[in-house]
Amino acid sequence: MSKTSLKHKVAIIGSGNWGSTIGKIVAENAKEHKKLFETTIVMWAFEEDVDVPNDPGLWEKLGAGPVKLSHAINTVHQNIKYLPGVRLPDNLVANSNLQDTVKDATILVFNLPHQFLSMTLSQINGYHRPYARGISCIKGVDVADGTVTLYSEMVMEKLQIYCCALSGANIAPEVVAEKFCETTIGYDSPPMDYKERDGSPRDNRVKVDEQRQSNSKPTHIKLSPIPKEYPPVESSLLKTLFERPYFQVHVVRDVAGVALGGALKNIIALAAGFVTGKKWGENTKAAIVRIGVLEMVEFGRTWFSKSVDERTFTEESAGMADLIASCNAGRNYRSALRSVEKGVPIEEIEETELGGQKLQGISTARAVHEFLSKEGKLDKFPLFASVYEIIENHQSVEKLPSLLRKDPKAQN
Ligand SMILES: NC(=O)c1ccc[n+]([C@@H]2O[C@H](COP(=O)([O-])OP(=O)(O)OC[C@H]3O[C@@H](n4cnc5c(N)ncnc54)[C@H](O)[C@@H]3O)[C@@H](O)[C@H]2O)c1
Ligand SMILES: O=P(O)(O)OC[C@H](O)CO
Repeated sequence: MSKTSLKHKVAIIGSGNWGSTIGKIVAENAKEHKKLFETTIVMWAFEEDVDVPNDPGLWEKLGAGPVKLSHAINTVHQNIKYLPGVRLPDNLVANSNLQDTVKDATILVFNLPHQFLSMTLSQINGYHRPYARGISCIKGVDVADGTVTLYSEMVMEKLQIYCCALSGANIAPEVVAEKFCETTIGYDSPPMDYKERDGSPRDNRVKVDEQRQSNSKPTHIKLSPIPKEYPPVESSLLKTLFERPYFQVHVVRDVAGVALGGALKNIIALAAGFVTGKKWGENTKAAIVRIGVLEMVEFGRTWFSKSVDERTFTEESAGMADLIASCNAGRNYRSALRSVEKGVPIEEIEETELGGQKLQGISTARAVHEFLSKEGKLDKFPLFASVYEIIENHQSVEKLPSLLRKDPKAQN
């Protein structure tokens, strides 16, 4: 391997519950792999005034009144709003200036609630390095003009950089407590950066929509090669950046499967929360999980058949394992359960009980419903359709079993 003289500078875009957890992981690895990565990891924090928890140690350093989130992170090395009680590494530095955070970065880790990505990318565009590479840890899908877009694709389209995906059974508080778990990286960049950089012609275009069945979107982006002074960005480098003894990384080529698994399981987790809230027991929840995984597979098979590997849904952490974790302990599950117990809309639980954290299942259920409706395929996805009907208050949770029965006559 040729010698490289520059190190990658990694920036984390987002500093919520998962953003801060991934920031910790990446900062730990940057410290251990000094030849590959700059030690300081900058994490963009959407600036807000946050209350200081009732803790004499924190009050001594921050005062008792509200403080800026980025100031708190950099002063006490703790995200006191989104990941309270966890000591973050000293080399993880919060920056409230988005353009400043990305300007020198060669690897951009996107980790914020999906509803904020599009706006955030618009603010980044033009300030990032054209040869930067992205990885999306975001769970959700976007639907606009009748087309479903993965967030890794949205990054590619808006910033004209390659972007892969990371997803798995990764409930942040458990990961940050360093309990053993696994994750999946979907990475399929063409081997362009280092193989043919001696000037010989090569096709370094990536087809944004090559993962889909139909070509309804603009097709190509032209990737800028990473200067040869940097270590090559390839799957082994990404594994080094994210793998910890407590966080095992498996890399596959199926970006769409990884991204879809993370998005669609949030709809299924809402249904699992509804049935637990009703105290219908484990058999019912198992039925929800079984039907849910089949709908995930069908979704991938129908609209992303050129790249989805169905084994991602059944064998990878980004598939079945994430579904199990999310349907037992995720925020979507817990909030749906609470909404049934309290008899209030799930948004009210999000607003009052999540301390500013955001649910991804509600907007994903709406986006997927819009897409299925436009495709005329709602009948093929009864679970996804039913969750939408329940959160929109068109159906009650009591109706869920009848909505899922195969015999249409039994649905009244
Ligand atoms: N938390 C988990 O256990 C977990 C695990 C795996 C994956 N994920 C996924 O990671 C992604 C990020 O989730 P999270 O848990 O870090 O977020 P979160 O639920 O903690 O949401 C809070 C974040 O939203 C940001 N925010 C609020 N308003 C904003 C605005 N107007 N613009 C930009 N940012 C704004 C806050 O600054 C904060 O960083 C999601 O897609 C989620 O599904 C979460
Ligand atoms: O808390 P949730 O429901 O957003 O799920 C968290 C993670 O995605 C679980 O892997």
